[in-house]
Amino acid sequence: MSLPIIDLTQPMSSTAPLLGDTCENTGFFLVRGHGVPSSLIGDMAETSRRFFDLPVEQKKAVAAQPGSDRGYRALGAGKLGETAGQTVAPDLRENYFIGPPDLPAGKAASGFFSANVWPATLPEMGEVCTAYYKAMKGLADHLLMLSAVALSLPENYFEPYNDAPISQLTMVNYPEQQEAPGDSQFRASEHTDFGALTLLLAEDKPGGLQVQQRDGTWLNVAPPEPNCYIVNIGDLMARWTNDRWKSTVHRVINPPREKAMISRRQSIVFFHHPNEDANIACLPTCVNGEARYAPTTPGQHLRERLTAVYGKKSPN
Ligand SMILES: O=C(O)CCC(=O)C(=O)O
Ligand SMILES: [Fe+2]
Repeated sequence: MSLPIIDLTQPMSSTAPLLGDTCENTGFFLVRGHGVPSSLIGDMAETSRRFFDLPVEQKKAVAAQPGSDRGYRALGAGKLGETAGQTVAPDLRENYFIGPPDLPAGKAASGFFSANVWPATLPEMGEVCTAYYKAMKGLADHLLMLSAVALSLPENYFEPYNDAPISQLTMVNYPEQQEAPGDSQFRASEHTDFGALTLLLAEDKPGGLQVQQRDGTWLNVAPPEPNCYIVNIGDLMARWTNDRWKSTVHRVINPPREKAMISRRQSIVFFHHPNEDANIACLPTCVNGEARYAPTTPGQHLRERLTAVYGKKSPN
C-alpha cells in the first residue's frame, strides 16, 4: 500500500473526496501542488541544519524554559510514547520549537503566545522560520477548507476556530547513531499527533517514518519527490469527527546498524492547533450515534500531551 498524493492544483471536486477517503483510512496523505516556494523550503532546511550543527553550548543557550515551550530541546529530552501510556526510553532526537510569530489582539505574550527565541549566532533564522511558519499556516487553512468540504460542512466552517491558532513549528534532528539504541528506544516512539493537522517535510534517510495500518502492520512512509508534504490528522480532528477520521499511531524507527553512521535525518514539522480556547466537540455531520469524546480545547489537550512528553516543562 502507498499513500495517496493530493495535488492541490486540481479542482476541489476531486481533491476533497480523496482527502476524506484517506482520512477515514490511515489519516495520512501526501500533498503536492501546494504553492510553497521551493526557495523557502530550501532556506528552512538550511537554517535547520545550521542550527543543529551549532556547538551544543550555543544550542543550550536557547533552551526551552519551563512555561514557554520555545527554543531548543536536547537529544533524549522527550518521550513521545508516554502520550500513548507506554514506558519508553528517551527519543533519539533533538528539537527546536517555534510558536505563533504574531501576537493576536487581546492576547498576552505568555503561554502559547510566548515570544520566540533565536540564537544570536544565526541572525537569519528568525526571518526564515517566521516566513515558513506563515506559509504553513496558509497551507493548513487551505487543507482545513478542503476538510470542511469533505465533511459536508460549509467551506469556511473551521475559520472561527482558527483566528488565533496556537500552532507549533518544530525543527527536528535525528543524529547518526554511533551506539546501538537501547531496548524500547526509538528516534520517535509511538504516538498520535496532538493537534488538528500535521504538515511534515522529511528527509528520506535510513531510519524513517512508519505509520500503523488498520491490520497493525507498519507502513514505511518517505516523500516520493522533493518538496512533497506528508500530512496527517491529529487528535483534535479525530475528536471533531468522532473518530470517523483517524488520528493514526506513527513512529520514527532507528536505522539498521550498518547504515547508522549515514543516517542523520532532519524533519520540519508544523503542527496546526486551532485557537487555544476553541470548543472541540463532535461536528454536526459526524454525530452518528453518541459522541465518543468529551469536548476539549486545543490549549488543554496540547498542555496535557506536552507534559506527558517533556515532564513539567510545558506551557502552564
Ligand atoms: O520526523 C518525522 O518524520 C515525524 C516526527 C513526528 O511524528 C512528530 O514529531 O510528531
Ligand atoms: Fe508525530
